[in-house]
Amino acid sequence: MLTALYGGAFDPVHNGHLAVARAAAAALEADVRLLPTGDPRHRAPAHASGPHRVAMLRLAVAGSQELTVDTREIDRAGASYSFDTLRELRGELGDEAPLALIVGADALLGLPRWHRWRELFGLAHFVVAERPGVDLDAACAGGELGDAVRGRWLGSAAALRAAPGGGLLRLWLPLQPESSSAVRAAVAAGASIATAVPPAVAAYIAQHGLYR
Ligand SMILES: Nc1ncnc2c1ncn2[C@@H]1O[C@H](COP(=O)(O)OP(=O)(O)OP(=O)(O)O)[C@@H](O)[C@H]1O
Ligand SMILES: O=C(O)c1ccc[n+]([C@@H]2O[C@H](COP(=O)([O-])O)[C@@H](O)[C@H]2O)c1
Repeated sequence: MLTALYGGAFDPVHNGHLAVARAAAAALEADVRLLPTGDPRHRAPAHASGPHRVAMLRLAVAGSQELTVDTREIDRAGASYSFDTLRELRGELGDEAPLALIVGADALLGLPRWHRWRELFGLAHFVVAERPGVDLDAACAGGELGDAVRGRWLGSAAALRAAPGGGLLRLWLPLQPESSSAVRAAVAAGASIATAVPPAVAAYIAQHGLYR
């Protein structure tokens, strides 16, 4: 069984995240673990606390067989480096089990700034979802990222499952317009977020007065 980790701030989780996670679960026949960051060093701290973000994720995946929430980066002290998380998972799953990290195209573009980024290909595959405003092909055509990903693109989920890591796979789904920053801005402006997040998440945000 392929294990797929989908990391992010999830501040809050939105329908775009869920569409990507569900598409990955279906296309890869994988268990997808949504992994909220605890202490990210690459961006400002999240607006909502770890426990609030975990609670919203749990509401969002309630009733789903294939999506779960992995709180290890919230529970762990210190920086939330993907390298450490993937190495820990590798220790749990063994060297041969296929393991993938799901990222949006904007996150893949920032990969050369990640901690020990070149070593990540030795630990897992990358599964990449397109995102509005990001030209993935252009970004992967040259530079450090282009050099690193050249020759790694795989054509199928079966090819991904056949190796423990080191490949990249494009995840095909319609472009998802949502972003957490737009959700936060809408809440702060008193606008509706009903089309951007699941009803239970919207209710949680209102009940706890988040993002005002
Ligand atoms: N609409 C989307 N389509 C595709 N990928 C997405 C989308 N929203 C988020 N992602 C991806 O999900 C992961 C986690 O994203 P994150 O939790 O930072 O959400 P965000 O919407 O980008 O937040 P913010 O607006 O605060 O930057 C990243 O890999 C990101 O690229
Ligand atoms: O390990 C790193 O240095 C690193 C740097 C940037 C992003 N990441 C991971 O990438 C995932 C998406 O993060 P973000 O902020 O780009 O949405 C999340 O799991 C982060 O922990 C990881």
